[in-house]
Amino acid sequence: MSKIPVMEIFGPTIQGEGMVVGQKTMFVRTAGCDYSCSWCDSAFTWDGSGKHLISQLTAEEIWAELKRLGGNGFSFVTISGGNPVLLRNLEGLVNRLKENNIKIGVETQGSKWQEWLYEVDELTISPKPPSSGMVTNYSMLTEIIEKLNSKNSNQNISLKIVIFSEVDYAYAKDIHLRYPEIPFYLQVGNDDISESDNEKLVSRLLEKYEVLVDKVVADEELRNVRVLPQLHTLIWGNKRGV
Ligand SMILES: C[S@@+](CC[C@H](N)C(=O)[O-])C[C@H]1O[C@@H](n2cnc3c(N)ncnc32)[C@H](O)[C@@H]1O
Ligand SMILES: Nc1nc2[nH]cc(C(=O)O)c2c(=O)[nH]1
Ligand code: SF4
Ligand SMILES: [Mg+2]
Repeated sequence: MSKIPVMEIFGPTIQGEGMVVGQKTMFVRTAGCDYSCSWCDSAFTWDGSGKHLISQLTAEEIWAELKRLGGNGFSFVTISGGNPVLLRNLEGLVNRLKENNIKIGVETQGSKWQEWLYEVDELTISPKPPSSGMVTNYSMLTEIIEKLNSKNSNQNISLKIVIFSEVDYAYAKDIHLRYPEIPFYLQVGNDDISESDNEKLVSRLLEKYEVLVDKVVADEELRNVRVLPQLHTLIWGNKRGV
């Protein structure tokens, strides 16, 4: 059976970000990314620093590890990375989860397509703003959204933009105006990803959250939008595997 490069499997925890924030979930974090965002909070998945942590696992082995960690206490699995959508063979894991009545969430930046995306229950697409140093491939992003929209299914999709600057805010607005029908989330950027003093980190992030909320509530062009912090960071700081 084909192998999937896995960085970490953890949970149960809560989904700390975006459209299903607060949802009890397990996480599978795959290794490897086609991007290298300047502020990536999971750079160990692609910058070589976590190389020794990568396991090549079959879908069956991932399912066994999820059951070992979570027992019968979960019904939702979130697949993140890195970019999990680099991996065609994640289809095997997706099918295994579906067979077991597990709902599936996926986090991706919208730079790649795989057929198994049709099977994801809650898909968060997070295009990257200018501060990341990455350049958005709008034709790919549009293709992904159009493909998913054209299949009528019970799937939910959303767009989530992380904000670090004014330029990012303008980018986010442009994305929302391009795809006005897609539920839209703004997320506070964490630019202190190596801070270990949680009190300091949390008070800074809450300040940034307030600034972003103030901006959005005063903005007539952003109406049907949601503004969120990374809830897991407010609870656990920059800790990994939570
Ligand atoms: C680590 S990424 C992995 C999935 C995929 N590569 C992506 O970027 O969507 C998971 C989520 O964390 C967000 N993220 C990464 N670094 C962040 C940071 N420093 N502050 C806030 N959100 C961040 C990303 O935008 C994405 O929505
Ligand atoms: N609790 C928790 N929620 C998350 N939402 C997105 C995450 C990610 O790194 O993709 C993440 C994560 O790492 N932990
Ligand atoms: S796309 Fe996601 S995982 Fe890849 S570098 Fe950017 S934030 Fe990190
Ligand atoms: Mg994260």
